[in-house]
Amino acid sequence: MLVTLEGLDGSGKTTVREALRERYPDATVTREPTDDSWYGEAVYRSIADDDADPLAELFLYTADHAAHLERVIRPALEAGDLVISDRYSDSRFAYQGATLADAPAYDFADPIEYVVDLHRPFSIEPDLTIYLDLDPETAAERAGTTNKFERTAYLETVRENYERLLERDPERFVRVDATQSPDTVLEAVVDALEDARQSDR
Ligand SMILES: Nc1ncnc2c1ncn2[C@@H]1O[C@H](COP(=O)(O)OP(=O)(O)O)[C@@H](O)[C@H]1O
Ligand SMILES: Cc1cn([C@H]2C[C@H](O)[C@@H](COP(=O)(O)OP(=O)(O)O)O2)c(=O)[nH]c1=O
Repeated sequence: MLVTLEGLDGSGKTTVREALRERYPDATVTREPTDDSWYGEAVYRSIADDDADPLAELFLYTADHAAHLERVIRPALEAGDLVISDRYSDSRFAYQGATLADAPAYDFADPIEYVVDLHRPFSIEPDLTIYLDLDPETAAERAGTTNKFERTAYLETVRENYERLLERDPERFVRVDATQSPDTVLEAVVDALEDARQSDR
């Protein structure tokens, strides 16, 4: 079973991921961007470049995803593992959906649909996606961003995009209020995961 964690930067994904790693020691716990491949390194180089081309950046993230699927996710699913990924395709739909909408050089009628279509032929849909829902201001504060104002405005758009994704796929998503204490957030995440496991059996 494939479970993904999504949400804005600072929404608590790393905290939840590390707690789940302890709770499910046999699970394959992974993340995107990957932190153990040159594809992931290429993504981080692009993130560090303020002038990175948004379309090129989409393809870097997507290349990292393709390699991640083949190298980590597919083999673990085939072995029957519970796979938990901190960020996955929805991050591209929401974040690159936002950067491409704001890129004057490009003329995408609907950037989210474009990114969704790009994934369709090769990606694997998660069985469950947990969305850690947090307002952009708190998220930017928690993430300790340097340019908070700019970041908050961008995260507003990313959040709207996540809302669209939840609307189009209500069965797959479970929303968790990420303003709650870390323990309460974790409890809600584990409940959602256990429910999904029950119906997977
Ligand atoms: N439920 C929570 N309430 C308050 N602070 C939190 C909560 N979850 C995480 N944090 C803190 O917020 C910051 C960002 O959390 P983190 O798990 O790294 O988020 P992400 O991986 O989504 O960026 C960290 O300092 C973390 O300790
Ligand atoms: C996986 C992915 C991440 N990102 C962005 C979200 C983050 O701003 C940045 C790095 O991700 P990450 O290291 O997960 O950041 P955080 O732990 O703060 O949430 O990359 C995308 O824009 N698209 C993607 O497909």
